[in-house]
Amino acid sequence: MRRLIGMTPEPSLYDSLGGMPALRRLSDAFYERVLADELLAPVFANFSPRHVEHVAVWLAEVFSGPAEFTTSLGGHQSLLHSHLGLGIRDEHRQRWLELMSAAVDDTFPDSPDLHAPLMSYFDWGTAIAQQVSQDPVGTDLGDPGPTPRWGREGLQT
Ligand code: HEM
Repeated sequence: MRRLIGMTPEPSLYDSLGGMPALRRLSDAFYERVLADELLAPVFANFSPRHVEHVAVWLAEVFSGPAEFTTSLGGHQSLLHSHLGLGIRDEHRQRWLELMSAAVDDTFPDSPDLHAPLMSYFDWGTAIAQQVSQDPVGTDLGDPGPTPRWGREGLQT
């Protein structure tokens, strides 16, 4: 449910963060750390620079910006398929979250109030990525439904 300030709906996380340029900065800051990390770098052995942009586009949609990941990049099902076969372990997920938390702090130093809603999304999303990653490449995941939307109060229906 949307909380109202007076008569004005609270802006989306996408708008509060600063839109695509800000999400690109976050994605950049995060992957710079990932590729320098001895635990995670091998998991991202097939990393391509497009990955940085695709993650920014995905996050934009999740945080109620443009739905471009759905219209141009294969949507929710494609996102899940990208994680098949990766065999993500607890320690990978934990490190992923640590590096993202540092990237969020660096990218949004003036918005400490946004740290908790962002990290609660990443906590939720990494658990799904880890679960899916145990299935082999090519697994039929069925229809996962639309791209999830995340706001200050968590998962939105
Ligand atoms: C909220 C959590 C996550 C989000 C939003 C996310 C987002 C994405 C996206 C959008 C892609 C597709 C990139 C493309 O099309 O080029 C992707 C691929 C991938 N993700 Fe994630 N991911 C999450 C969690 C994780 C975790 C926990 C790991 C491992 C520790 C991981 C490892 C990977 C790898 C290895 C790929 C393929 C990279 C490549 O070959 O370029 N992801 N992820």
